[in-house]
Amino acid sequence: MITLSLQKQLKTAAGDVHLSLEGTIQKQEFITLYGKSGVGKTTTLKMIAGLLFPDDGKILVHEKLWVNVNQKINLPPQKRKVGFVFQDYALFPNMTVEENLSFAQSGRKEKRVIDDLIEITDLGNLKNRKPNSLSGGQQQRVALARALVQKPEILLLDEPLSALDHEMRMVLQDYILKVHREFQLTTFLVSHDIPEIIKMSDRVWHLETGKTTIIEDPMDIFSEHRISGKFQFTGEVLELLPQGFIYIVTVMIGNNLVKVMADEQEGKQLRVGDKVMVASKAFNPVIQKIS
Ligand SMILES: Nc1ncnc2c1ncn2[C@@H]1O[C@H](COP(=O)(O)OP(=O)(O)OP(=O)(O)O)[C@@H](O)[C@H]1O
Repeated sequence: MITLSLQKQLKTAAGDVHLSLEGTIQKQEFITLYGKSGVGKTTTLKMIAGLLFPDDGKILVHEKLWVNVNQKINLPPQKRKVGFVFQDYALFPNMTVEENLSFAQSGRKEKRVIDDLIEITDLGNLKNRKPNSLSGGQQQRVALARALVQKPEILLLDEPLSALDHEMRMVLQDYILKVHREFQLTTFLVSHDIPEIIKMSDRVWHLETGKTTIIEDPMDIFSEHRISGKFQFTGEVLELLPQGFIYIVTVMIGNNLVKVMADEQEGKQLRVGDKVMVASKAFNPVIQKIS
């Protein structure tokens, strides 16, 4: 279990902003930090990684105190079992993929760890290539593998997918979920992308100036985007496409094909040919089987 209680005064262009964060995270949870630009998402990750010290508060990780401002406890970054992936891949251009991973291993080099990571992130065919000859998605896979070289318990992902196109993004999301589960990580992701948040997260931390709301069900992140003007149509399910934890449901409404996102539970109850009602408040479509 991880307990965070963090206070930090942020110096922003618009003046001082108080960042206040309280919460308890279970081991192996996937948490997304969501909120407006400048609210302090990156700053929060940096405080967890030990790259920034809070003004007040504590970080307790599996009963070990990493930070206690009152007691002047501040575990150095290299002693925190944390892996970090940023938006820019920050790979060494003069080293091959394999050398980039090996370089990140401090102390005794364990080739098996590198080989396992290359395998799990499907980098076998690319291991002798230099980063500049790889696509953005491939480079980000290397950055992900590199973040795991030191066998972290916590993975911090600061908008790692925002430079990638939609298709590549979906592929990388699956790699992240794969390593999250396989290495039993507790993961913090910064993301602005609502479908991504719903697909990836167990819980969402919505950071707002002066407070943080913990959203238990990532589907609820839609509620603040609802606008009035509800509509309802009936139609027939033509296709059900599982995408991680959600389903993309193609529905024929009149002569139009409409794609609607359903959560895993809703998706599992639907079959091709089912008559359904699609109701929506604009950004929050709801799909219901008509019996
Ligand atoms: N060490 C620091 N001390 C005080 N303020 C800081 C410090 N580092 C960054 N800030 C300020 O805190 C604010 C929040 O920055 P941060 O990068 O955490 O926001 P963010 O929520 O990640 O934004 P974005 O979504 O745009 O990346 C910025 O205005 C930044 O200038």
